[in-house]
Amino acid sequence: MADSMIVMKRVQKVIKRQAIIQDLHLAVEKSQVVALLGGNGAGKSTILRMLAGILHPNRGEITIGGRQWNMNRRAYAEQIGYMPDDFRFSPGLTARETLLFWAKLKGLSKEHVSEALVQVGLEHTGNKPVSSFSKGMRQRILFAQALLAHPPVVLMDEPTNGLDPYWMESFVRIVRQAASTGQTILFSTHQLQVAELLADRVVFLRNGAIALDGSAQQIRDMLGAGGLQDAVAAMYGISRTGKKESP
Ligand SMILES: Nc1ncnc2c1ncn2[C@@H]1O[C@H](COP(=O)(O)OP(=O)(O)OP(=O)(O)O)[C@@H](O)[C@H]1O
Repeated sequence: MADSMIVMKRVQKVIKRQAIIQDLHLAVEKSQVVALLGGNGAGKSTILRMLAGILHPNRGEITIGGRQWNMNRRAYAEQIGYMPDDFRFSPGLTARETLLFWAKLKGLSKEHVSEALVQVGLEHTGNKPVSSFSKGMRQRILFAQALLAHPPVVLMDEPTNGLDPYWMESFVRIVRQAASTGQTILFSTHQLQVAELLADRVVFLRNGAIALDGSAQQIRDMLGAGGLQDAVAAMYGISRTGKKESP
């Protein structure tokens, strides 16, 4: 655990007097691709926001690449690319201008922006205002932004929301490529097939605590089910028809 890329130890987060995250321990190794799963309100975004340094735990310790946010915020933040689940874009800016703004904040050149636009297939639409973009196209700008500086750790909150099947496939390819070059990836999703396809490891949250943790195969073996979908249904006591089974 000491050498893990991401370490959360005994982390607790209280919001409006409610313990949203409770005594959480999570360690993610370098180059691992980890999917965070769990129902609405399970705490996925809260965990990602704490790791990104946007929220701070009430208790416990968070370390990324051996660094802590409160010791050196800049050094901590430089290791992270963060894709939020929702973002209010500046309506007047084009996709390229939006990325140039982020690139400037990160001390990167225009070439990085051009590369990123190609990577997410927006090279021909980069000069159009973001306000004219679909949900999926906006997601691709946010994805490009998270990858801009080739950060060691990439945190993504529901990154595949709104992606069409072609871009879903490209997303999987880009993330795999990032992991193969040593980047560590943690993302939340409600799409079990994306987790199954992409993640080395799947972490299920329930009420702000880890309910299940393992590879998709380990989870299938453990719950004796055919696919992750069945395994989750078994964990939550839901029948294949989607109805809750009697206890
Ligand atoms: N600013 C806030 N004020 C009050 N409650 C909050 C706030 N932020 C988060 N919460 C609560 O914390 C819990 C966890 O929220 P979080 O957004 O982390 O869940 P999630 O797993 O990402 O959910 P979803 O799948 O719906 O996006 C929820 O009960 C939510 O209502």
